[in-house]
Amino acid sequence: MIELIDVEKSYEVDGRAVPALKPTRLEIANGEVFGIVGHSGAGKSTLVRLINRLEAPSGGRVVIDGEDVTGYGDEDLRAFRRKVGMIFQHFNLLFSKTVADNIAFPMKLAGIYSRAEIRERVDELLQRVGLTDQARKYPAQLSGGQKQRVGIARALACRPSILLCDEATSALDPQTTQSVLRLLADINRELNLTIVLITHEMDVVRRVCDRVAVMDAGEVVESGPVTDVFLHPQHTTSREFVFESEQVDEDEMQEDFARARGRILRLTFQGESTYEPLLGSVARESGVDFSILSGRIDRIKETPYGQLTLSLVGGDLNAALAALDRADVHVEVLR
Ligand SMILES: Nc1ncnc2c1ncn2[C@@H]1O[C@H](COP(=O)(O)OP(=O)(O)OP(=O)(O)O)[C@@H](O)[C@H]1O
Repeated sequence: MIELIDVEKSYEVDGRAVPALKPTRLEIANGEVFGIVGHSGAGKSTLVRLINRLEAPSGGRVVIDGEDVTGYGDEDLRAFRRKVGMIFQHFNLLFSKTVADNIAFPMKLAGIYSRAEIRERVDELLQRVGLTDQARKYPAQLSGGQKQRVGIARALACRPSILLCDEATSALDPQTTQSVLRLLADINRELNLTIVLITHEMDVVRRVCDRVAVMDAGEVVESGPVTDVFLHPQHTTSREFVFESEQVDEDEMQEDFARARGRILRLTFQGESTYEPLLGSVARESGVDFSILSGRIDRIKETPYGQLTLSLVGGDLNAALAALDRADVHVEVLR
């Protein structure tokens, strides 16, 4: 488990301590995919660099699997960092080395692996990320998605238990993003690797993360299971990220509401209820007429969900609400 206990960080700028991360408490369980979402400058990279101790905290403690790594000296840090792999937005590959040599690099640097061990591990990783055919190529000869696959293989070389991803898909097109996220999800499942993923896109969080922390101005303003934060965001910043990812224009939405008659409800379905033909029977039984103002069906990781905004007129509204409640539909009355 990763525990950040009242961890804070200030950077010294022109002789002054400028806070980048306010005291933060966070626990990330082994084997989960944890997203950290926030705008530029929110403190995401700082938080993640504190986990692998690329930065030393100004206060608080970083505890990994029960061990306090805050005060580690150089030698302990070197051993510890082998347990924490990292991938980056711009891949950070060595351009003068082949794909295979890039992957082998951290193992050679560690100085504790035999040549045969390195060769075997590199072959295994090339296969894992689907790049066996590209082993002798140089990074400049690869696509962005392939470069990130090399980055992932290199990060896994020393068999880490934690993988940190700093905007790992931000430089990739949507299709490549999807395939890299799928690879990360497979690796998480197969290796039970803990993944901490920084992003400024809620959509990335929705696809792969189990839990998420939303950051704003150096602090975590909301955190919890993605199903909660994504479907029922509480903080303004979280709401902005969700609206942005769903391409909802708040002004247009308010205009639609102004035109609609009656009560306005937002219904959220999760899991199998997403596919139930519920609305027709509720309308029939309660005599309520409804029109759909907006709606979508999608997935949060593997969980299907649906969200519908309806305006309702006539009939017995309370009976309709009771029927929706019985069917485990989450109802918010927006007007
Ligand atoms: N080495 C540093 N020296 C001084 N200030 C820094 C340093 N690194 C980060 N900061 C400042 O700390 C704050 C948080 O930066 P950080 O890089 O953690 O944010 P971020 O959310 O990761 O942003 P981005 O998405 O742009 O990388 C910013 O105001 C940034 O300017």
